[in-house]
Amino acid sequence: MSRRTTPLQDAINHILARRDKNSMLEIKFINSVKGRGIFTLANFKQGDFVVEYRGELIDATEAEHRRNLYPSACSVFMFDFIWKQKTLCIDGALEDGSFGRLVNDEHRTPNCRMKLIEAEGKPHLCLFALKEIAAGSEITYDYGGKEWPWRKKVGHLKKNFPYELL
Ligand SMILES: C[S@@+](CC[C@H](N)C(=O)[O-])C[C@H]1O[C@@H](n2cnc3c(N)ncnc32)[C@H](O)[C@@H]1O
Repeated sequence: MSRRTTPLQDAINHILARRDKNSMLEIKFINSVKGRGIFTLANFKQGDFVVEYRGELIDATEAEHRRNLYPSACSVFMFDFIWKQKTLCIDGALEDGSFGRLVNDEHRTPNCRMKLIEAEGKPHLCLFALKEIAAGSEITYDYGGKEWPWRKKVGHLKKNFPYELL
């Protein structure tokens, strides 16, 4: 990003070019629970545009139809939002090599925030840095209020007791 380019303009430039920040981000496999995630290869400043959640823009009826067809591993890539009083959805289920669809959830200490941006008359979902993000960090954002299964605590082991009391 040149010094005169604002984060919003930077986002719009990447939206229009359908390009990710390939020299600043990479995909890494984390573990079998979380799967893959997106990690930084360079530092981001607070407010910087980081990545777009790319996919197919569809309306609520089509989203409902696809949710009934897709296995749950695919429907988790469908991002609903309201734009101009209409519920719309970005369907990111297609493995298209883009980075935004692989960003994981973190509701306590996310380092990015999702914002809706208009480009060429259409809405786009873009992540912006909430704080400075150092190279080597995982990019995260808060997926929202839904009861996501991975947020539930699965029981605690008491310190010094390497077993669970039943
Ligand atoms: C939009 S995808 C993100 C990319 C995904 N990690 C992958 O490898 O395809 C959302 C899925 O990632 C996983 N996920 C996201 N955030 C997570 C978290 N904080 N802890 C565990 N799994 C997470 C869940 O399996 C969720 O259904």
